[in-house]
Amino acid sequence: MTAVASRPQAVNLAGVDWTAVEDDLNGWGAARLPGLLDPEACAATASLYERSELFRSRIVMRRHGFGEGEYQYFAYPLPPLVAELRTAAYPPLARIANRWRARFGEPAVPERLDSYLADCHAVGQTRPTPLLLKYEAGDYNRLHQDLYGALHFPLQIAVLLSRPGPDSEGGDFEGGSFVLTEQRPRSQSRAEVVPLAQGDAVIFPVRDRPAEGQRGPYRLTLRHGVSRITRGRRLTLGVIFHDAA
Ligand SMILES: O=C(O)CCC(=O)C(=O)O
Ligand SMILES: [Fe+2]
Repeated sequence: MTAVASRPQAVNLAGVDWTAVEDDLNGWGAARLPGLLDPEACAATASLYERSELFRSRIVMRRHGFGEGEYQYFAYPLPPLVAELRTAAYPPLARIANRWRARFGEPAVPERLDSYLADCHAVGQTRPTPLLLKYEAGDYNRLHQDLYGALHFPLQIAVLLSRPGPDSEGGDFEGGSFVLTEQRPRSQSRAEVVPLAQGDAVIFPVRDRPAEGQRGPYRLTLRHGVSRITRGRRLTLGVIFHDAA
Protein backbone atom coordinates (compact mmCIF):
# COMPACT_ATOMS: atom_id res chain seq x y z
CA MET A 1 0.00 0.00 0.00
CA THR A 2 1.20 3.49 -0.75
CA ALA A 3 1.06 6.35 1.73
CA VAL A 4 -1.75 7.78 -0.40
CA ALA A 5 -3.82 4.64 0.00
CA SER A 6 -3.47 4.62 3.77
CA ARG A 7 -4.76 8.17 4.25
CA PRO A 8 -8.43 8.24 3.33
CA GLN A 9 -8.79 11.81 4.66
CA ALA A 10 -6.12 13.09 2.27
CA VAL A 11 -8.66 14.79 -0.01
CA ASN A 12 -9.88 17.84 1.88
CA LEU A 13 -13.32 18.46 0.33
CA ALA A 14 -15.28 18.71 3.60
CA GLY A 15 -14.85 22.45 4.06
CA VAL A 16 -15.59 23.47 0.46
CA ASP A 17 -18.21 26.18 0.02
CA TRP A 18 -19.90 24.91 -3.16
CA THR A 19 -22.07 28.03 -3.44
CA ALA A 20 -18.91 30.12 -3.63
CA VAL A 21 -17.49 27.67 -6.22
CA GLU A 22 -20.62 28.08 -8.34
CA ASP A 23 -20.49 31.89 -7.99
CA ASP A 24 -16.82 31.92 -9.09
CA LEU A 25 -17.56 29.66 -12.07
CA ASN A 26 -20.47 31.86 -13.11
CA GLY A 27 -18.57 35.06 -12.41
CA TRP A 28 -15.23 34.48 -14.08
CA GLY A 29 -15.07 30.88 -15.29
CA ALA A 30 -12.94 29.15 -12.65
CA ALA A 31 -12.92 28.38 -8.94
CA ARG A 32 -9.91 27.76 -6.73
CA LEU A 33 -9.93 25.23 -3.88
CA PRO A 34 -7.01 26.16 -1.60
CA GLY A 35 -5.25 23.25 0.08
CA LEU A 36 -7.31 20.43 -1.43
CA LEU A 37 -4.32 18.12 -0.89
CA ASP A 38 -1.74 18.49 1.87
CA PRO A 39 2.00 18.47 0.99
CA GLU A 40 2.36 14.80 1.91
CA ALA A 41 -0.49 13.76 -0.39
CA CYS A 42 0.96 15.96 -3.15
CA ALA A 43 4.37 14.33 -2.88
CA ALA A 44 2.90 10.82 -2.73
CA THR A 45 0.70 11.49 -5.77
CA ALA A 46 3.56 13.05 -7.77
CA SER A 47 5.75 10.03 -7.00
CA LEU A 48 3.22 7.78 -8.76
CA TYR A 49 4.50 9.17 -12.07
CA GLU A 50 7.43 6.74 -11.98
CA ARG A 51 5.17 3.70 -11.53
CA SER A 52 4.41 2.94 -15.16
CA GLU A 53 2.26 -0.08 -14.23
CA LEU A 54 -0.37 2.35 -12.87
CA PHE A 55 -0.93 3.96 -16.28
CA ARG A 56 -2.66 2.98 -19.53
CA SER A 57 -0.72 5.32 -21.79
CA ARG A 58 2.01 7.95 -21.88
CA ILE A 59 1.76 10.98 -24.16
CA VAL A 60 4.79 12.98 -25.28
CA MET A 61 3.13 16.31 -25.99
CA ARG A 62 5.43 17.45 -28.81
CA ARG A 63 4.49 14.44 -30.96
CA HIS A 64 0.87 15.61 -31.04
CA GLY A 65 1.48 19.35 -31.22
CA PHE A 66 0.10 19.75 -27.69
CA GLY A 67 3.14 21.60 -26.32
CA GLU A 68 6.26 20.37 -24.53
CA GLY A 69 6.20 17.98 -21.60
CA GLU A 70 4.48 14.69 -21.04
CA TYR A 71 1.55 13.11 -19.29
CA GLN A 72 0.20 9.68 -18.42
CA TYR A 73 -3.40 8.51 -18.15
CA PHE A 74 -4.07 6.29 -15.15
CA ALA A 75 -5.38 2.77 -15.76
CA TYR A 76 -8.33 1.36 -13.86
CA PRO A 77 -8.46 0.74 -10.95
CA LEU A 78 -7.44 4.32 -10.18
CA PRO A 79 -5.13 4.92 -7.20
CA PRO A 80 -7.29 5.39 -4.06
CA LEU A 81 -6.72 9.12 -3.71
CA VAL A 82 -7.58 9.77 -7.36
CA ALA A 83 -10.68 7.57 -7.18
CA GLU A 84 -11.78 9.27 -3.97
CA LEU A 85 -11.36 12.76 -5.41
CA ARG A 86 -13.20 11.86 -8.63
CA THR A 87 -16.07 10.18 -6.76
CA ALA A 88 -16.46 12.79 -4.00
CA ALA A 89 -16.17 15.89 -6.17
CA TYR A 90 -18.61 14.59 -8.77
CA PRO A 91 -22.00 15.11 -7.00
CA PRO A 92 -21.57 18.81 -6.07
CA LEU A 93 -20.15 19.52 -9.53
CA ALA A 94 -23.03 17.65 -11.17
CA ARG A 95 -25.48 19.92 -9.33
CA ILE A 96 -23.72 22.98 -10.80
CA ALA A 97 -23.51 21.34 -14.23
CA ASN A 98 -27.20 20.49 -14.14
CA ARG A 99 -28.20 24.07 -13.36
CA TRP A 100 -26.14 25.07 -16.42
CA ARG A 101 -27.70 22.34 -18.56
CA ALA A 102 -31.22 23.34 -17.47
CA ARG A 103 -30.59 26.86 -18.80
CA PHE A 104 -30.15 25.34 -22.28
CA GLY A 105 -33.02 22.89 -21.87
CA GLU A 106 -30.59 19.96 -21.79
CA PRO A 107 -31.30 16.78 -19.79
CA ALA A 108 -29.58 16.39 -16.43
CA VAL A 109 -26.45 14.29 -15.96
CA PRO A 110 -26.69 11.55 -13.27
CA GLU A 111 -26.20 12.57 -9.65
CA ARG A 112 -23.49 9.98 -9.03
CA LEU A 113 -20.22 9.23 -10.80
CA ASP A 114 -20.90 5.49 -11.20
CA SER A 115 -24.15 6.19 -13.08
CA TYR A 116 -22.46 8.82 -15.24
CA LEU A 117 -19.62 6.43 -16.10
CA ALA A 118 -22.19 3.75 -17.01
CA ASP A 119 -23.58 6.25 -19.55
CA CYS A 120 -20.06 6.83 -20.90
CA HIS A 121 -19.38 3.12 -21.14
CA ALA A 122 -22.68 2.53 -22.98
CA VAL A 123 -21.48 4.79 -25.83
CA GLY A 124 -18.02 3.20 -25.95
CA GLN A 125 -16.20 5.73 -23.74
CA THR A 126 -14.57 3.18 -21.43
CA ARG A 127 -10.98 4.32 -20.91
CA PRO A 128 -10.09 6.28 -17.75
CA THR A 129 -9.09 9.93 -18.20
CA PRO A 130 -7.53 11.05 -14.86
CA LEU A 131 -3.91 11.89 -15.54
CA LEU A 132 -0.59 13.10 -14.18
CA LEU A 133 1.22 15.81 -16.15
CA LYS A 134 4.94 16.51 -15.89
CA TYR A 135 6.69 19.61 -17.19
CA GLU A 136 10.40 20.51 -17.01
CA ALA A 137 12.09 23.87 -17.70
CA GLY A 138 11.03 25.12 -21.14
CA ASP A 139 7.85 23.01 -21.24
CA TYR A 140 4.32 24.34 -21.63
CA ASN A 141 0.78 23.13 -22.42
CA ARG A 142 -1.04 24.74 -25.35
CA LEU A 143 -4.58 26.00 -24.84
CA HIS A 144 -6.94 23.06 -25.32
CA GLN A 145 -10.14 21.29 -24.35
CA ASP A 146 -10.19 17.75 -22.91
CA LEU A 147 -12.90 16.22 -25.11
CA TYR A 148 -12.71 12.46 -25.69
CA GLY A 149 -15.95 11.50 -27.42
CA ALA A 150 -19.59 12.48 -27.74
CA LEU A 151 -20.14 12.68 -23.97
CA HIS A 152 -18.37 15.23 -21.84
CA PHE A 153 -18.98 16.20 -18.23
CA PRO A 154 -19.03 20.04 -18.14
CA LEU A 155 -16.44 20.60 -15.36
CA GLN A 156 -12.98 19.29 -14.50
CA ILE A 157 -10.33 19.73 -11.81
CA ALA A 158 -6.57 20.20 -11.87
CA VAL A 159 -4.44 20.00 -8.71
CA LEU A 160 -0.95 21.51 -8.51
CA LEU A 161 1.33 18.92 -6.87
CA SER A 162 4.62 20.90 -6.93
CA ARG A 163 5.70 23.99 -5.01
CA PRO A 164 5.88 27.21 -7.06
CA GLY A 165 8.61 29.70 -6.24
CA PRO A 166 12.35 30.30 -6.32
CA ASP A 167 14.80 27.62 -5.25
CA SER A 168 15.95 29.84 -2.35
CA GLU A 169 12.41 29.66 -0.92
CA GLY A 170 12.06 25.92 -1.38
CA GLY A 171 10.15 26.16 -4.65
CA ASP A 172 10.21 23.29 -7.14
CA PHE A 173 9.54 25.42 -10.22
CA GLU A 174 9.04 28.94 -11.57
CA GLY A 175 6.80 30.13 -14.41
CA GLY A 176 4.20 27.51 -15.34
CA SER A 177 1.00 29.43 -14.65
CA PHE A 178 -2.39 27.83 -15.16
CA VAL A 179 -4.16 29.89 -17.84
CA LEU A 180 -7.77 29.95 -19.02
CA THR A 181 -9.15 31.78 -22.01
CA GLU A 182 -12.78 32.53 -22.55
CA GLN A 183 -14.30 33.54 -25.85
CA ARG A 184 -17.68 35.09 -26.53
CA PRO A 185 -19.30 34.14 -29.83
CA ARG A 186 -17.78 36.20 -32.69
CA SER A 187 -15.58 38.08 -30.26
CA GLN A 188 -12.06 38.22 -28.84
CA SER A 189 -10.80 36.12 -25.93
CA ARG A 190 -10.26 37.05 -22.30
CA ALA A 191 -7.39 35.42 -20.38
CA GLU A 192 -7.48 34.51 -16.72
CA VAL A 193 -4.37 33.35 -14.84
CA VAL A 194 -5.21 31.22 -11.81
CA PRO A 195 -2.49 31.46 -9.15
CA LEU A 196 -2.02 28.10 -7.42
CA ALA A 197 0.05 27.03 -4.42
CA GLN A 198 1.04 23.40 -3.85
CA GLY A 199 -2.08 21.34 -3.18
CA ASP A 200 -4.49 23.95 -4.53
CA ALA A 201 -7.04 22.84 -7.11
CA VAL A 202 -8.75 24.74 -9.86
CA ILE A 203 -12.21 23.82 -11.12
CA PHE A 204 -13.01 24.98 -14.64
CA PRO A 205 -15.34 24.25 -17.57
CA VAL A 206 -14.21 21.58 -20.03
CA ARG A 207 -15.68 23.26 -23.12
CA ASP A 208 -18.04 26.10 -22.31
CA ARG A 209 -20.24 27.79 -19.73
CA PRO A 210 -23.50 29.70 -19.95
CA ALA A 211 -23.80 33.46 -19.93
CA GLU A 212 -27.02 35.41 -19.99
CA GLY A 213 -27.71 37.49 -23.09
CA GLN A 214 -30.61 39.73 -24.03
CA ARG A 215 -32.26 36.87 -25.92
CA GLY A 216 -31.51 34.16 -23.37
CA PRO A 217 -28.46 32.11 -22.48
CA TYR A 218 -25.51 31.71 -24.82
CA ARG A 219 -22.19 29.84 -24.52
CA LEU A 220 -18.78 31.20 -23.63
CA THR A 221 -16.07 28.90 -25.04
CA LEU A 222 -13.18 28.09 -22.70
CA ARG A 223 -9.71 26.67 -23.23
CA HIS A 224 -7.01 25.98 -20.66
CA GLY A 225 -3.25 25.55 -20.74
CA VAL A 226 -0.02 26.20 -18.87
CA SER A 227 2.52 28.94 -19.60
CA ARG A 228 6.21 28.08 -19.98
CA ILE A 229 7.99 26.59 -16.99
CA THR A 230 11.16 28.67 -16.58
CA ARG A 231 12.87 26.58 -13.90
CA GLY A 232 12.51 23.20 -12.27
CA ARG A 233 9.78 20.62 -12.56
CA ARG A 234 5.98 20.99 -12.25
CA LEU A 235 3.55 18.10 -11.78
CA THR A 236 -0.24 18.28 -11.89
CA LEU A 237 -3.05 15.83 -11.24
CA GLY A 238 -5.89 16.22 -13.74
CA VAL A 239 -9.33 14.86 -12.92
CA ILE A 240 -11.69 14.58 -15.88
CA PHE A 241 -15.02 12.91 -15.20
CA HIS A 242 -16.00 11.52 -18.61
CA ASP A 243 -14.13 8.46 -19.82
CA ALA A 244 -12.54 8.33 -23.28
CA ALA A 245 -13.50 6.52 -26.46
O1 LIG B 1 -0.90 21.20 -15.79
C1 LIG B 1 -1.93 21.88 -15.66
O2 LIG B 1 -2.07 22.71 -14.77
C2 LIG B 1 -3.05 21.70 -16.65
C3 LIG B 1 -3.42 20.28 -16.77
C4 LIG B 1 -4.49 19.99 -17.78
O3 LIG B 1 -4.46 20.39 -18.90
C5 LIG B 1 -5.60 19.15 -17.31
O4 LIG B 1 -5.63 18.76 -16.13
O5 LIG B 1 -6.47 18.88 -18.12
FE1 LIG C 1 -6.24 19.72 -19.97
